[in-house]
Amino acid sequence: MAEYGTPPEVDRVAASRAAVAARRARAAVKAAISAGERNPLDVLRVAGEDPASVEGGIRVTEYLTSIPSIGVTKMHRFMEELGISPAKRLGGLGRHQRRRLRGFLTDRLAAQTGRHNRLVVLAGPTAVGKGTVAGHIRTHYPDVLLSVSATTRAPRPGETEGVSYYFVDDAEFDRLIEAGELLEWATVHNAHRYGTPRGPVEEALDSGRSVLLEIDIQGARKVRRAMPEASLVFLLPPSWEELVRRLIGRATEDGPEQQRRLETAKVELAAIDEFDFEVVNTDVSTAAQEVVDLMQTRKPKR
Ligand SMILES: Nc1ncnc2c1ncn2[C@@H]1O[C@H](COP(=O)(O)OP(=O)(O)OP(=O)(O)O)[C@@H](O)[C@H]1O
Ligand SMILES: Nc1nc2c(ncn2[C@@H]2O[C@H](COP(=O)(O)O)[C@@H](O)[C@H]2O)c(=O)[nH]1
Repeated sequence: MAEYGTPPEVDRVAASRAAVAARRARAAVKAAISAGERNPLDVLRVAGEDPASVEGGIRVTEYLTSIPSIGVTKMHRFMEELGISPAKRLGGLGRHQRRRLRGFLTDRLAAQTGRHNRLVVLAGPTAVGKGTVAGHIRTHYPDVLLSVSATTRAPRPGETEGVSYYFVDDAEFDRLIEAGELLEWATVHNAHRYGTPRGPVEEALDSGRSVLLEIDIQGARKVRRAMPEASLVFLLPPSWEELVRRLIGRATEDGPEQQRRLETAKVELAAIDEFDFEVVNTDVSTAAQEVVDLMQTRKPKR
């Protein structure tokens, strides 16, 4: 029996219909961005997750000009500043290009709307109360994503996997580093490794949610390099004596470890000038409120 394949002209018609449908779908997304019905950061997130999606097929040039207040001249300037070729589609952006574009738009949109949903890093010396303040924010401000870190240290009594930390062994931590799955990582107090999983942070920021990282000072510096749009908040104790009281009162470290942490704390306190904001943790709920308020505050130019 003869084989009957689809005639080439039928293939061509189907392909051209599909191309028309894809063009219309892309035009609809662009129109929704211009009308303010779709958040441009959300479109960028979808394109990153699925480069073959309608969003992924939109050219970066068209994407930018569909954002109100970005005309053709500005668009060309931004493309040059961001180092993105005009031929690129959203789905074809590399990780660094997407991150630069997202950071740029986050700041621009925040400046226009007055809303500064952003990445806030909370750091400060040992026992100042970072974990306590961050825990208060998790409970009382559910709109803010509190990033859950991975660590090689063992769980303490009362700590829960996936809530306090992701407790992993050295081999798994090495794998996370190799796979580029950590936004930053550091060996803290010369003991264990801690790192911020990149995926949940980027997803939350792309969908317009504010994110809080409670990490050490080395990590804060690394976040500043990776995401310059982040605000760095330094949590201070009311006094050195109170810091020592909190560390000893917590009773989670033995004497030598307490001593080691206090030595590190002196070095860490000297890093305060590298931070955008300072919050004194005298009262937990007041300090938490101040940190959340900073998510809506334009950070000072450095
Ligand atoms: N405002 C506050 N007033 C009094 N005690 C506080 C206050 N904030 C935190 N504490 C207490 O201080 C101790 C240290 O707090 P916490 O463990 O949150 O510090 P940390 O900065 O996360 O420490 P580390 O970096 O070592 O993990 C805890 O016992 C906590 O209950
Ligand atoms: N650089 C990072 N530091 C982190 C991260 N998660 C927590 N930390 C810091 O580690 C110390 C010790 O924490 P503990 O729970 O063992 O007392 C503390 O200063 C945290 O801020 C992270 O992902 N990256």
